[in-house]
Amino acid sequence: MPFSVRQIHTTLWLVIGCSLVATALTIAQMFSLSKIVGRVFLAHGTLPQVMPLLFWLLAIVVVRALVIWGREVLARRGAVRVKVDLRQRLFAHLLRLGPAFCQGERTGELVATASEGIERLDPYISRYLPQIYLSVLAPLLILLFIFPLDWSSAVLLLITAPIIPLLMFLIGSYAEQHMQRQWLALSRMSAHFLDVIQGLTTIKLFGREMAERERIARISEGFRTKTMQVLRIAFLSGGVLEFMTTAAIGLVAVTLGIRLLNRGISFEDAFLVLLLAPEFYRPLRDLGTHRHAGMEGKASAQRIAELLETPLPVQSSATAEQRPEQPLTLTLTDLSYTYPDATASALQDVTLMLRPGTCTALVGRSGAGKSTLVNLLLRFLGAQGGSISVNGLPLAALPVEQWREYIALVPQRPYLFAGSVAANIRLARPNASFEEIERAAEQAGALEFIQRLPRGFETEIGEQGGRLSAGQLQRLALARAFLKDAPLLILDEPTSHLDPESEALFRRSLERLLPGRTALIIAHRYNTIANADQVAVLDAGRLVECGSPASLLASNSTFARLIESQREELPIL
Ligand SMILES: Nc1ncnc2c1ncn2[C@@H]1O[C@H](COP(=O)(O)OP(=O)(O)OP(=O)(O)O)[C@@H](O)[C@H]1O
Repeated sequence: MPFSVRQIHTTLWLVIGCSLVATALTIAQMFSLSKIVGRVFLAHGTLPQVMPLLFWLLAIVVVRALVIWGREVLARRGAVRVKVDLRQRLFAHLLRLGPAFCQGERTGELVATASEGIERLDPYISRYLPQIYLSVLAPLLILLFIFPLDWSSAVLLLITAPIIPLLMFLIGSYAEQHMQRQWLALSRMSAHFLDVIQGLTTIKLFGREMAERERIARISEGFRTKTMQVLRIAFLSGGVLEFMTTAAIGLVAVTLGIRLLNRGISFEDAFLVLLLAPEFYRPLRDLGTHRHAGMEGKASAQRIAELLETPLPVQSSATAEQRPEQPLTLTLTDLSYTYPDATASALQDVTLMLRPGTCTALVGRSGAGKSTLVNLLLRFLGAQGGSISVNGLPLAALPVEQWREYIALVPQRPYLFAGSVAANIRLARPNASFEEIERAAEQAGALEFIQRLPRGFETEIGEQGGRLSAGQLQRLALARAFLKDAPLLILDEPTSHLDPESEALFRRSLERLLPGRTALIIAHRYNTIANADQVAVLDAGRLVECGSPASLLASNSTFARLIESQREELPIL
């Protein structure tokens, strides 16, 4: 496993250490007990005679209880620490993988892995892993004690012991496949629930409730069947294990009884061996008990490791010797990108220049490659062919985080997190003062509506800004861009969901933001395109035209035909 290895090792060895001390104390406890029973029943000892032994026994019981308590505390603390660390690493890695990866995955499956999957590691780390070692070390310790006492019983224990792990291995390898399937079914079910919740409006509008209910029932039934299969195997292995250990202890007891009758062993020794026999098998039995939870944890650990090992699209290890000065000139040369598993290139040999103080409109039909180009600029994807340079410096040489400081992004649907309006704007610059946030809101034309909210800037807004209109959301996104004051501005058709009035308001604010910056706007509407300095037209991943809106419209260009087809579809344009 590539994660938290040091913490897992520390927890593991502490728990193993405590458990071995507890085993040694168990031996001492059984030893005292056999002595007391021998003295009372065979030597007819009185209470004062056995009193010191009784005190010893009491002391051992108390110390053993304390050691076991300490072991539990250490195990739980260790597991919690690993879980917290792992959750942070997973979250950080998903952040580095970026939206291009997360959108490709099913969000529900990722959520299930990051929550339930990590929780399942708790019994795996705190119980199952130490138990693997203990199932060998603890019986060996007991055996070392029994050997000088009664070697024939020790040999008997030694011969019967391997049968239990052998059986467990045989049942376990069969169970493991079922566990993997059960985990997959659970992840699918979570992913489906999330899909349904996110698409509730669509489902209701198309009257698909019944069909969805049946689908969920089908998926849940699949999960139930797989869980029952796993439980059946777990019960079967538990039963077999119980039977085998009872039979083995019975065998030791019978041989001891026969030898006791033949005076081949003293009562105290025979009694002590009999007391220790269940303790000898206990670690192996415990391994069987924890195996179910352990395998569940192993299945999740494999998925978590897979996610953590997913290579980053853009390595951020680059160290820049020079930082580009503002303003920025971006040069895209023969830029190409093909998605994994895709047959055609999403972008091919795109050469384009974005100059400071100008606005470039990126135009093209759906699937032409606009978002891919933006993702390459944002470095959520790494170019496979060609290059991007900033003021002559190769973009790849700049650390990703440093490069993103140069960019302000206004997406089509800005994401607002649960929190206050001020906190949502401050996201663009965490150390901004309240006055700066207020000024950014004013520049973005958002101040008026924010002041009308019940608690102004302190008003809590729901996830995705549920309580705000599309126009208000866009103005908050613009306020973030004003606050960030970045030299490169990327907008993804910011006015596509706005009514004409909100669009006009947004456009006026945007005009205040553009001067002096290098801007790229993914544009569908003619109104947005008409104000751009240059239009870059993409078609099936290739840059087919580039020029001013007026010159492209005047010629018989793809752009002119695109705009014409829009006019037919949308008479408003
Ligand atoms: N994660 C992905 N995996 C595989 N193929 C993808 C992925 N994302 C996009 N594509 C494909 O790459 C091509 C370009 O997609 P892209 O999203 O860049 O187009 P677009 O012009 O932004 O489209 P739209 O205007 O609909 O957003 C399309 O053929 C699309 O199907």
